[in-house]
Amino acid sequence: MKLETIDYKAADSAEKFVKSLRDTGFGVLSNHPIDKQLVEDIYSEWQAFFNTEEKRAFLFKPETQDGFFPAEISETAKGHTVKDIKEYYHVYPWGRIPEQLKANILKYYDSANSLAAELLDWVEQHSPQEVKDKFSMALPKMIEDSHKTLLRVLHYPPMSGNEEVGAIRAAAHEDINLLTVLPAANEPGLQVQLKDGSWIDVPSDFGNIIINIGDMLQEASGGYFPSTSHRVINPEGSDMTKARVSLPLFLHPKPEVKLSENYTADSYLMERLRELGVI
Ligand SMILES: O=C(O)CCC(=O)C(=O)O
Ligand SMILES: [Fe+2]
Repeated sequence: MKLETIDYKAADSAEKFVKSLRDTGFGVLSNHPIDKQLVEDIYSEWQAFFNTEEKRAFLFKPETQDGFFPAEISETAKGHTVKDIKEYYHVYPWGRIPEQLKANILKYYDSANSLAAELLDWVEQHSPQEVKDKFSMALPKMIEDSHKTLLRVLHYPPMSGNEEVGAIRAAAHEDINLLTVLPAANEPGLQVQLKDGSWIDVPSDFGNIIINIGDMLQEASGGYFPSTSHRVINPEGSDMTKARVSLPLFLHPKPEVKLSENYTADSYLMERLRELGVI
């Protein structure tokens, strides 16, 4: 099995996209409205930023979670004991952003957020009535004017050869949020787990946009939409000397949005962050 790339502009794109999400938790779109040159510029200017010590002046604040997360403290995925080999920067429009990087990253944040609202509408339109009935409000409305939606700029450094045994760039995990929108990274490595437990590559052709379901949409849809495990594997051979930059936008509803009988978006997020030990 492989993930099919869907042409965003095709007449049946919405239907095909939602079927792919339902079957695999992932959907891959080509021919979409995100500006590829903008993404390329962001990859190179943030790569340069991660290569300087300036990043340390933007060390994240535990209370607000914006800023730079160095490799020494960056995530250990739920259920794992070895840290991922990555560092990253959390961008929120209200948060601290290095001045020279502001214009492009905020432009990207807005355009990815608009596309995401449209894709959430596709999901809603192609959900069976009994699933639609579970949503406490229209899905695009859940993220409208949300201050919680997070753009993470990830930097996976070249492999040094001294990595901890068993460490990979991003260990298998599920995303916490509603939906994640991710332009194909500048290097391959992203994989998704199928229902039979096997791992397949997510097509990483530059210019594709990759969308995946997070746990909040799984919760809100009563499990109809699966939040599937994914990971980023280490490069081999000559690719070991290459860094990888990627740019997931994690869509988070407004805190007060009711997700299910058991959770609001806020109570769900707090439970997960406590489990991860980051609050
Ligand atoms: O770097 C990638 O391609 C994916 C990153 C990811 O899955 C995450 O940060 O949740
Ligand atoms: Fe993820």
